[in-house]
Amino acid sequence: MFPSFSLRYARLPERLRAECLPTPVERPRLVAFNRELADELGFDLAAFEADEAAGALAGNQVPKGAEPVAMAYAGHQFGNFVPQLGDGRALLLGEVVDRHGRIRDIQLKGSGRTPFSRGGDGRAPLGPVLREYLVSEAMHALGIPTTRALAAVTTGERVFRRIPEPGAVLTRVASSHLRVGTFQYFAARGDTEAVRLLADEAIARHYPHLSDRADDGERYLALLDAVAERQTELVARWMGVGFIHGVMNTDNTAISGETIDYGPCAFMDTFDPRTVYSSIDEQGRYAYVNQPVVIQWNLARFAETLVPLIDSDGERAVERATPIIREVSERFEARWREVMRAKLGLATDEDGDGELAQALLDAMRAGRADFHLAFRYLADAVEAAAEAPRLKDIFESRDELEAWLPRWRERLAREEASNADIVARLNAANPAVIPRNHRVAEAIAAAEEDDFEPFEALLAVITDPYTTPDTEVDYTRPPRDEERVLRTFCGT
Ligand SMILES: Nc1ncnc2c1ncn2[C@@H]1O[C@H](COP(=O)(O)OP(=O)(O)OP(=O)(O)O)[C@@H](O)[C@H]1O
Ligand SMILES: [Mg+2]
Repeated sequence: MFPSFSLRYARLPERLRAECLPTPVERPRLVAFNRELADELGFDLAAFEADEAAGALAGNQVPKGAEPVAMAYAGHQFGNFVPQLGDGRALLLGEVVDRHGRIRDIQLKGSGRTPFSRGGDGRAPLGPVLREYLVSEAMHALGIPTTRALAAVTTGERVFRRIPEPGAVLTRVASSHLRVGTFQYFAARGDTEAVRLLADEAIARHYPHLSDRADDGERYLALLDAVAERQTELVARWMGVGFIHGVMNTDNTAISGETIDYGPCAFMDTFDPRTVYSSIDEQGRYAYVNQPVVIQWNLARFAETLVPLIDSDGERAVERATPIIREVSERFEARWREVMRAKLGLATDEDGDGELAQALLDAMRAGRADFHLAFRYLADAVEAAAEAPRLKDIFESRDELEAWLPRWRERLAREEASNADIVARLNAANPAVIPRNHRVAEAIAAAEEDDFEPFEALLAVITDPYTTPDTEVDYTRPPRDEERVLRTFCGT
């Protein structure tokens, strides 16, 4: 059933990883399987058999040709350096070449202890597995780079967190699992040769256009620049959909520029830039508004690992890398303005657009408006005479919105586009439905009682995010006060 594995990472020197077999589980049952993705990866779906797939995706049988490894990595967690993390509950089965010729990692998450497990049990509860499944697939449907979810299997075993919970294994697909933390692990040990191997692997897999730069220093500097570009764009796009990652540690920052590790993440409901969901982030380090600064900080940590590759003279290397890190804030601003222009229905570029977008966000904050509905319902207010009651109703106080609308319409007038075109642009840029935290929590609660119907129904609507769902359940509405999920438990 599985496509053939290429074992690139498993063939790298032993110190980059640990060979390790998954720990079998009692009663594997396939509860979600992404057929479309499986097909893209080259799975033989004609030979698909649910029980066999459940066994393989729970780790009870290692698929033919796979050589599972746990990857070594370190990381800054909430600003503190931890020299040894590594896949403590994940195993890379190997890489496959998909139908488009792209190399993709296939990894089990929650498949048992590894040499990097430290005190952990190597397992994952069903709730976090389903949250990662839903949110990563929604992210993909929104067109934002992300790891994907291929399958979820329940294990028939309990895992113990605050309370006993049903266990599960997620099969995750990534264009690679290289993280800033992977580089940090070897840099911290003074192992420049390993950092070079990783940098070469990152270039080969994610930035092949850089491989023909003859000068080593230039090439690794260009790698830093390319990662900075993708990560900056990624964060700008998160901001555009109101996404809060929740644990932007350097070990959760992917070199590919994909979103990775959906722990206590969520899409914001009421707009407040200080929003944070993680139960352990008491200082709000990873709040919505801090994400651009955090990514700059994480990229600076990445740059530090590359110093010996950039120039044998350390000071000169730092001098060469510093402008790239400094530029992250400007780059972010430029990407953010692009994202926001699209959300406002603007195809042309004017100097005041960033400020116009910020003024709407300020109005949303003052009016305690729902982030998603505020943008989605802008389409009602394009016409000068429009009453737009749906839009206005979601603002608790409207003065700032009322002042903003004429400014926006004036700007729209300079677009030289028909109102119908503007409305079409707005509806293509502002999703009708995202996986709201209370719906995710509801789907998880039902699944824990063995009812996967809410999970499936939610998955169906969030993977078609720009279409207003025609369902009995209203997936677009914000949570009622009693449904609001204020914090997501971070002890996955
Ligand atoms: N239950 C567990 N058993 C063993 N190790 C764990 C467990 N939970 C987390 N870890 C390890 O703790 C570190 C930080 O965890 P974090 O929550 O960022 O990652 P994760 O969600 O497990 O995985 P990923 O980043 O691959 O999505 C990682 O090295 C991770 O492997
Ligand atoms: Mg992680």
